[in-house]
Amino acid sequence: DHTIVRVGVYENPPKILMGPDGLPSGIFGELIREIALRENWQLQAVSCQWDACLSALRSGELDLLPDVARTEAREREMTFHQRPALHSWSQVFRHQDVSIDSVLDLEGKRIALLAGSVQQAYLQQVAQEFSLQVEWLPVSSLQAALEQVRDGQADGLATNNLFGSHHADRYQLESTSILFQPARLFFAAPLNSHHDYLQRIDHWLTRWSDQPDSPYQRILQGWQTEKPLNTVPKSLWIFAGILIVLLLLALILMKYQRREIRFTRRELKRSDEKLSTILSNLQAYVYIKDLQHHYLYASPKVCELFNCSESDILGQTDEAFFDPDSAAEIFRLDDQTLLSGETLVREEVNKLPGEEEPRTFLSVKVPMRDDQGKIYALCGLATDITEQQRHKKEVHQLIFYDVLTGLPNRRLLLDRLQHSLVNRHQEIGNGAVIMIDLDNFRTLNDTLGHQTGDQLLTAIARRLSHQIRVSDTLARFGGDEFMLLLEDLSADTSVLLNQVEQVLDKLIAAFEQPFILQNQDYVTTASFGVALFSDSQHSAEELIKQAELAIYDAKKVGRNQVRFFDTRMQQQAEHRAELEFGLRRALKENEFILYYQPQYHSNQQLLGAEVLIRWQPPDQPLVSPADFIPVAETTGLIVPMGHWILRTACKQLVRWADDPETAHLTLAVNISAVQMHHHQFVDDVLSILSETGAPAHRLELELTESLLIDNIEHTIDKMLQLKQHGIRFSLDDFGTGFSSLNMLISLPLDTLKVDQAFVRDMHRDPRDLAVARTIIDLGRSLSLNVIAEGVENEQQLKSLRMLGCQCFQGYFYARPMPIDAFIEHCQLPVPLF
Ligand SMILES: Nc1nc2c(ncn2[C@@H]2O[C@@H]3COP(=O)(O)O[C@H]4[C@@H](O)[C@H](n5cnc6c(=O)[nH]c(N)nc65)O[C@@H]4COP(=O)(O)O[C@H]3[C@H]2O)c(=O)[nH]1
Repeated sequence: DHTIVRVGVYENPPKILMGPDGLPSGIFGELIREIALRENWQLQAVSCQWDACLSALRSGELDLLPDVARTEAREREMTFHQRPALHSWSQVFRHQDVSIDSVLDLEGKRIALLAGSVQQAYLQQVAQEFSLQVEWLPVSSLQAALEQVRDGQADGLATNNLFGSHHADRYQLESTSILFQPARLFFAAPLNSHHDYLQRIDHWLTRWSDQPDSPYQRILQGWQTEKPLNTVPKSLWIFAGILIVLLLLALILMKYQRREIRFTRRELKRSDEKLSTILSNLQAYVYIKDLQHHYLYASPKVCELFNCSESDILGQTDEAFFDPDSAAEIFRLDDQTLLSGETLVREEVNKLPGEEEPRTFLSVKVPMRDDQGKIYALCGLATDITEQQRHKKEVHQLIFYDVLTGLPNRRLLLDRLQHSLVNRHQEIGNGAVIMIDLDNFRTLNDTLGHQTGDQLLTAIARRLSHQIRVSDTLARFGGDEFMLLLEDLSADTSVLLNQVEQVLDKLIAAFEQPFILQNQDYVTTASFGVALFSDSQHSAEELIKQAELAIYDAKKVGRNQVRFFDTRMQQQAEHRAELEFGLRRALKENEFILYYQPQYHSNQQLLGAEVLIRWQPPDQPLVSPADFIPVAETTGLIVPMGHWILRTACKQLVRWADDPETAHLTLAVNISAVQMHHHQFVDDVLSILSETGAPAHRLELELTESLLIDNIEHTIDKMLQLKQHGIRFSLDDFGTGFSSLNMLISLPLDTLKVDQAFVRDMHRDPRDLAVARTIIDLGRSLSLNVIAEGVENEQQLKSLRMLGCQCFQGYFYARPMPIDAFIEHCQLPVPLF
């Protein structure tokens, strides 16, 4: 009648182990045996691993399990007695070759512990809180844990202090300061059962605990624990307390430091990422080189430029990547930076092997210094500005150069001229501008087309460029005008003139050889207007204007002329400018008047009149056309003015057409060369005719000989178009110019006019008489009407009549007069001849 008590035994010496007799041994084992003896229990030792022991207890397969720490969780699963059988704490033991001093040293360590033990739960939580990466090695028995440490598979183990100390020597273990979970150890029974066993255990423990020679004390001493272990020594609690506080403080500090480190690391990582994002997106090349010019760093852009990886670049010098000249230059500039210790900003032009064109880099080189200020490397930042440079060049070219000829344009020449004028100095520093204007260029353009015109301009630009010094500037000013700036000429006027003349000779000579246009020789000439710096204290614009005035003067005389500017020209120019201003106003304000000068036939018939324009500025005397027509022609104002004259004359013809008395009258209208050459001339005349409804056959257009010189074919074409509508043509001042008989014959004329210059002196100068006779004969033989103008006296009239001239105009009959006077004049009897 023994009570059989099944006791779970697992290997955890010295607390519990299986005795050689198959009964529990160790502190708990012997204790229960002493109690069993007194309570008449028959112990049945059930060997199990710790986990299995717990499960067996829970399921009731065991009645008692020794060495169980009492926790809240366990109290819900099993039942305990009241007085602790043993006090113990957990501790981490390390292999003697491994360094573990604090919890933080567990990072990266392999720690063996009993699977499902309180140590495992506690340490894993601590590791998690401190974000420690610990490799836990759960084992089924503490023996296995010891073996793992011994065999080097684990760095340490966590167990109770008794077990660890017990095996320390044999397994080369050292205790660490990681002490935790002081525990009170009990016998546990399945939940809510065996209260009687537990109560008896409490009974004996209470009895024996205070007796120095009680079985309990003997057992403890027997297992070589120097101090009784039924209570934790006070000093241990204090020590453990201090240790825990210190540990906590250390942990807090460590945790804080770890957070700091983590934060710093994160920040570093972030800024590293930022930097690499910046560097990979930066359009600049960033590099670092050591003092021997070896690459220490190359940004992704540099790798792209060299077409290789960073590892291929590091350690190399520029010789590996640039052509030899470029590499040498880079070396020189790098050296300069390293030696001077100063930041260097330069535009570098470097060539990469295999590339045709060099690249331009805006390069910044900065010496890098260590803490002592010693230069140890060079950091470079280079931006490829090749494209920008090209654009800049293109824009510069567009702004300052003529697209067609590639010569500098007006703006650049003015710029250089201004510069030159500012920088004039004593010995040399004088200069000249020579304006070059092609003769008859418009004719070429009209006849052979603009493309051919462009070819000629290009060829001339090329030829002239060969005649000048490098320091001179030849510019195209627009159209067919070129301007040559000569600088650094002599301050001595006569030497200066000599120098300019030499240049002029060369320029004129450049036009002597024909140009080849459309496979044909083409000879052209130019007029030259020269303005000297020495003549002028004025601005660049004024100097240019002087050259223009000079050329204007040259053109007036004819082609192929050279004129130097003088002050008389200036005055004329100012006068002309005033006139131009006045004429513009006159056009707007209707200040022009038409005068009519009668023309008669020798059969006493009034033929009509020549219309002559007058300008009546307000409160000023009438201005003669001789004064303002040339200005109107050069300014182009003659075109709108000509429209007004033609329209007024046509309206007059319409008025006369209704009256049989006047219906036969014709009106001769002067047409200037500028009008005639205007591309809209024919259309304009025809539209005025249709707009006014004037009878075209009563209108005679008077052309001058000079008008015919330029582009005769074109003129003839226009005349023929107008003649188709009945308009008649007369040639004024024939014989004064250069027109040949050939030309005269080819013109579709109706009337020849004997110029008043011949009429004036024909009775005094036999040469004038001869010319008058020739013109009259010519007219007759070509079946043209001939009219003599400027007839002032009877003597002239008689002579002209004798030569066969039948029509007359001149002061002898009537001066030009306003329309009212003319109408009155028409009523008068026709004078006798
Ligand atoms: N000494 C002298 N002179 C006489 C005599 N009979 C007429 N005259 C003048 O001789 C000029 C004849 O005109 P022109 O040769 O076509 O020369 C004209 C013509 O070339 C131009 N002109 C005049 N009116 C016009 C016009 O409406 N259109 C154009 N394009 N030119 C005009 O101005 C020039 C001068 O015109 P005006 O001063 O009106 O001068 C006129 C006229 O007044 C005379 O017996 N003795």
